[in-house]
Amino acid sequence: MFRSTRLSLTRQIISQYRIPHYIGREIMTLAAAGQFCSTGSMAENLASVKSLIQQSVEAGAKVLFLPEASDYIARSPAETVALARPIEQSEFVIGIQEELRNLETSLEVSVGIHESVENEDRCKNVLLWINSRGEITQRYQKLHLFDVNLKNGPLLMESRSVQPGQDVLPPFDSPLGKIGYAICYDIRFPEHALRLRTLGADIITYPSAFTVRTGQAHWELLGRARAVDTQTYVIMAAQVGAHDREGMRRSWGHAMIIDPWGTILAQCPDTDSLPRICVADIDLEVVEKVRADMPLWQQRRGVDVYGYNV
Ligand SMILES: O=C(O)CNC(=O)[C@H](CS)NC(=O)CCC(=O)C(=O)O
Repeated sequence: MFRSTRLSLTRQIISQYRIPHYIGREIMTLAAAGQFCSTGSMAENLASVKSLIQQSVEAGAKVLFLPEASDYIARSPAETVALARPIEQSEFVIGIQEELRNLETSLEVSVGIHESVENEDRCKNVLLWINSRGEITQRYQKLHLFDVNLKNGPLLMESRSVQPGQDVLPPFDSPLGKIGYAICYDIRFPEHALRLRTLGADIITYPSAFTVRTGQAHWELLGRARAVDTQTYVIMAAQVGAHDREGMRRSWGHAMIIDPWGTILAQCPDTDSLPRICVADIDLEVVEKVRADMPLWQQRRGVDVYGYNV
């Protein structure tokens, strides 16, 4: 197990070295994007996440990015709300916090979960940052909700179980660089990504549970487009496979890490639903170089043309 993780990591690193700007870089700062299949059981999902934490430590990653709704994926809006807990009482979150505290090396985790609200009939879809001491230091609430009804499916009405957020979370420091937070369907709203870049993001992350139908058509396209629009790294952790025994709900997978030029640096296969990571080096000199060569933020038009600045 350990050996094969190492081998595939070596292969990924070699393929990065074919890209000219990586040549000569010796100290790497690895990010891991996680992929697994959440079920309705928080205990099961915590076990999957512990495996991803272990894999990230073995790979030497500084940060592990986990998907949207890592705590559970339920079968109905009612069940989604019923399973939600206040963050401090979530066994799932507490389990991750304990795991990080007990590691010998330092790993930080970004994780998407549900959060209940007292006396409300809808929960929140949130993304947490948990540092290596197990402390929650950042929290973002999903702004755009997936209310979509496509002919031939899927039909999902996220706003039946979830309240939308109202604010952009300003990008924050991490061992990889400044991180901008967004969740899944937010990826379809480029103004959010542009705003995160204006506020200083080097990296934007989109933890997701993309549907198979829309993922096939748009997942890679949207990720690469946001990376190219914003000249940031884009890290997309992903749910994969069938979330219930009947296969009523399936996710697209293809967790990936994209560089600021739009190149896919690493990607998980969708051949099974096993907990997996893919890793890539986050090099802030690449961010600087791509922006210096093509200074989009000095060339942007704003309030004069569009009525607002991003
Ligand atoms: O339901 C939960 O518990 C977790 N949340 C999700 O899975 C959300 C809302 S249903 N999924 C998406 O946003 C998919 C977006 C997508 O597939 C697209 O933009 O094409």
